Amino acid sequence: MVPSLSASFRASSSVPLPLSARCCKYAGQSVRAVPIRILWVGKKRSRGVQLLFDEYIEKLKRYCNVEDVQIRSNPKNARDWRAQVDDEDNAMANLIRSDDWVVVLDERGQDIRSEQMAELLGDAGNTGASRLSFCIGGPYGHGQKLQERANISIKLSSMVLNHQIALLVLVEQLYSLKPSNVRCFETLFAASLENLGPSGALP
Ligand SMILES: C[S@@+](CC[C@H](N)C(=O)[O-])C[C@H]1O[C@@H](n2cnc3c(N)ncnc32)[C@H](O)[C@@H]1O
Repeated sequence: MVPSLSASFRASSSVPLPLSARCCKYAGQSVRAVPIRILWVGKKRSRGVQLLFDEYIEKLKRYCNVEDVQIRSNPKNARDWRAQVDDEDNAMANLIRSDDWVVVLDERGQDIRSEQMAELLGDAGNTGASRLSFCIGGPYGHGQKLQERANISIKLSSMVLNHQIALLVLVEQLYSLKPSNVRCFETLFAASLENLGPSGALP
């Protein structure tokens, strides 16, 4: 089992930080880019979503290995939604190894900034995890097994997103952070940080 996250990582806040505080702890350091898997519960993706997803994955693959794992929604055609959640939960949990670093995406999860997402990528590489598995649930969300197994649960927004949109937001963030290159976080984000006011808020 991989260890849990550092205390500093847990101290997430939605209050904008001053520019000086907006940095990633791996700035200037090399980090090991662990292979990324995206576990996604759903049926067929819309053509537009698949096109955009493929575009990001192609670019992301220059920086790390990425695997797209689709889990069929309601695999046993359960009539009751709780049974559906359990079936999807079991299917996803069966694909997780003990040395995976598991990131569950959930609108009730921790509110993290991009800097912390970069740190998450670096932490996973430094804790001996062999893979980084991002898990996106089905129409009724994640079941108990996944929630208990998660190394961290993060939100992408305070609003509930359609799972296809959550998938796109995730791959866009991963590509922006370029996992093998998180040490360059400040450079990557320099342009967007320059657009922020001194308090870190948009002018
Ligand atoms: C339609 S949502 C499921 C919502 C469901 N009501 C629940 O209780 O989780 C499908 C999946 O998309 C992902 N998702 C949706 N909104 C999200 C958000 N704001 N942040 C992170 N993940 C989100 C989650 O993985 C979720 O399980």
